[in-house]
Amino acid sequence: MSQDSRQVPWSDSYDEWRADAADPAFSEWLRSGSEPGWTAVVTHPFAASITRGLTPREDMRRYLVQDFQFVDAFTALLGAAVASADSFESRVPFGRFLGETATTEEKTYFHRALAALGASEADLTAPALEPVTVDFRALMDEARRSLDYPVILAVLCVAEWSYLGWASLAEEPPPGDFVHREWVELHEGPAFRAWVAFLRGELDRLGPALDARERARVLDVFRRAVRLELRFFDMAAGGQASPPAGPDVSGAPS
Ligand SMILES: Cc1ncc(CN)c(N)n1
Repeated sequence: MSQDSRQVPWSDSYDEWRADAADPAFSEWLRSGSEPGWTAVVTHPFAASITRGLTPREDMRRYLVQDFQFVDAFTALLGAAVASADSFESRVPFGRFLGETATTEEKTYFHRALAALGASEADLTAPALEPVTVDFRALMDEARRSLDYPVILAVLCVAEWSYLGWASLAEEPPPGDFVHREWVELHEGPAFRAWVAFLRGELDRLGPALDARERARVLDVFRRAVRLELRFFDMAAGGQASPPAGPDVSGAPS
């Protein structure tokens, strides 16, 4: 995937930006307005180590224990997307993906992977939350409570599109250990690509009709989610923060 498919300078006016952009999609405006943080997420060394099957067991366990708590709030957010989408056709993919997340990721992968990594029952049910997990859950809860469909889409789109970004950089052969291999497979392949295309398509459909204030709100949420993805991988890698990702993704509400 090209990380920068347009050459024109980014502008905080979507209308100004799209007039010259090679890809004028609203989702591309959000993504490119979240650089350099976006690229730092999809090329993060922790994600790369998963694709190569090289993540130390302890790091993978810490990551998945925290991510299981992420997935809980994420699943609730999918429910809010079902509730807030503006048509039946749009609700259905959320319902389908919600079912898959609840039955595939939650029921099988996390339980098998965490058992293989020696996690305890308490790690699954009541772990101590890392600060970034608390903050990410808070953003998802804020979006869920807003029942503002474009805002909900912004958070879901960052989570899924950025994961497709790093997973699609995986090279052959796949990791031998299922803990690494299946985590890559869950975020790659035709079905996951179609899901990300749907999320982007919804933002692309709705974004142009939003007024400037609403677009700025969606952009702010998108950037905050990118910043949290970066912090999440930093946490997983043992707390080593990535170099500052620039003013675009400071995490501060703008
Ligand atoms: C932190 C995080 N971001 C995104 C994903 C992809 N569902 C995830 N599992 N965890």
